[in-house]
Amino acid sequence: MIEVRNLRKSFGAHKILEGVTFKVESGESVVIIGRSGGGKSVLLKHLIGLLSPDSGSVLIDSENLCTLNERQLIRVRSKFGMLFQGAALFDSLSVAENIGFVLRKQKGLTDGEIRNKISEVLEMVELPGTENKKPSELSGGMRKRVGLARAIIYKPQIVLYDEPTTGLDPVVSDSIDKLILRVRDQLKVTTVVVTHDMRSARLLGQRILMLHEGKIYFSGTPEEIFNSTDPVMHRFVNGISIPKEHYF
Ligand SMILES: Nc1ncnc2c1ncn2[C@@H]1O[C@H](COP(=O)(O)OP(=O)(O)OP(=O)(O)O)[C@@H](O)[C@H]1O
Repeated sequence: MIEVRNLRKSFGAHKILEGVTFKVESGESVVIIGRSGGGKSVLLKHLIGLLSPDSGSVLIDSENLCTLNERQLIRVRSKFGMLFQGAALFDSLSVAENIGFVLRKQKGLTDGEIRNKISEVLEMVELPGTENKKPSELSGGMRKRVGLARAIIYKPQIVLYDEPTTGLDPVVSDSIDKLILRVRDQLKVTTVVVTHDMRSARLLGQRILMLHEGKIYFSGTPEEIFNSTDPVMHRFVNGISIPKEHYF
């Protein structure tokens, strides 16, 4: 479903991705871990064509994003739902408007059909009846759920999550993780999660990829990652900070 080949990206002299290669199969859930500032969000943005690489390629369903024009890119992007860091809701819009504004552009849907779709996804994220609330009235965990509802209303084939549990307490994080699993299983979506929350990574990843020094340094099942004796992996999963000089 997703194939990344030798992806390289720099911003000025700052090399972020230095030859990233991996595949995600259809229906698989993959977690990308790595230190803060290591390029995880930059990598996610390449998957959806929001950033273009200096070299290398991203293939979605065998289509190379780098060769597509803007209209073709929009078609490929419609396969994706994305939950951004901080949920990225519009504060002046209600929950229903935040979730439904993209649907309004779709021809052929009546107001009643849009309302039904919105209430269906709000049920799915366990926020029924919150259509008329404003994001400012919601807790951090609820805002994430609204962001997730917006990400899945199109019935995407792939959902990307950028730090879905950052800033949430462990109980709320746990409920968001369970929701991500439910969405994966019910909608049969391919799932890619970027996180530095190791508890989430263990729960969500059928496979975990470690992005380190601009490359996929390690790839394995949660068990392989957590039992690894590799010193970089061991220090990362146990939350021991690695001296910066190790990276550059
Ligand atoms: N558009 C941009 N222009 C210049 N530099 C950028 C841009 N986007 C990201 N960067 C830089 O790329 C580096 C990697 O950022 P990125 O957000 O991908 O890290 P991350 O691994 O997701 O970190 P975190 O876990 O803290 O979110 C950072 O140094 C960031 O400042």
